[in-house]
Amino acid sequence: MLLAIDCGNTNTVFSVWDGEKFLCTLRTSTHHARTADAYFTWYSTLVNHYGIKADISDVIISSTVPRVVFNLRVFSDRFFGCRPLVVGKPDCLLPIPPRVDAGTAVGPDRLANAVAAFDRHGGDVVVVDFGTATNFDVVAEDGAYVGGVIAPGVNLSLEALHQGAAALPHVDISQPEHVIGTNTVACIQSGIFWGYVGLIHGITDRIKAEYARPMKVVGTGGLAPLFATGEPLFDVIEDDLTMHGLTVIHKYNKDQGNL
Ligand SMILES: Nc1ncnc2c1ncn2[C@@H]1O[C@H](COP(=O)(O)OP(=O)(O)O)[C@@H](O)[C@H]1O
Ligand SMILES: CC(C)(COP(=O)(O)O)[C@@H](O)C(=O)NCCC(=O)O
Ligand SMILES: [K+]
Repeated sequence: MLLAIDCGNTNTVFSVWDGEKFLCTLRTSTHHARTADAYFTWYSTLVNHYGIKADISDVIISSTVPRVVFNLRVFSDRFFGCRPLVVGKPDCLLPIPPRVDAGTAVGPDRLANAVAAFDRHGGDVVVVDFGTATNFDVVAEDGAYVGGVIAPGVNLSLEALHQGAAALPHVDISQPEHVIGTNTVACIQSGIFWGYVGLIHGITDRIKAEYARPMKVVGTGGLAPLFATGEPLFDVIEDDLTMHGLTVIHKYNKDQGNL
């Protein structure tokens, strides 16, 4: 069985697979100081709670936080007796290498998104991923990640507004009824919601114009459905895109005899 780990700057998600069969997904906040034992306590409690007989033989990790990888390696070794594949490291093969400026360490989440988008849709895709950052990942005709855009994430922007302006409260994101807010909270919600709708529209339009071929827009991340209400921003929303990419990369390494 495969344990796929997607560690973002905000949340860490574990997903357990029996071959092609998805068994469960577990989510916790990302902390670089969490130890291998702490991961296992959390993991085994939840897996037992769901009544899953997880017999993990393989682990694959994508981490946008380099410091967590050490403890996740110890976790894999100590509890499953395996050396994890770490996306972005030289010993993890990719179906197609990224085509970017020399020396660029592309985020492993973006590499996984590109692989998943190509597997499901073929090339000529832009992935819009709502994480800590809102990133746009461009996937070429042959499946290579060829660049993109990194914008501040929705919650990061809300938090920055609250931190930087003494009179502005912390606000949860939602679609406001009107563009013109008549109270402070409604004004902030409008700024963030319609601001991001404009950002997504503006950036995807410019990417399409520069790329100069028809492209599919795939939305992913927890907030994608919120922004899809009302305006046709995405051709499709796929919440599990990064995880799917990890399972495809793992299978590719197995098929290549790299595991
Ligand atoms: N459905 C949702 N509603 C509100 N906030 C969400 C939702 N899904 C994710 N978020 C928030 O979006 C931010 C990024 O989430 P996540 O995709 O887990 O980021 P990362 O992969 O960078 O860790 C976090 O602050 C998280 O709490
Ligand atoms: C853009 C990101 C910060 C997104 O990370 P996330 O929001 O998922 O935690 C991450 O992919 C990253 O650190 N990238 C490195 C630079 C690059 O991809 O070009
Ligand atoms: K992510």
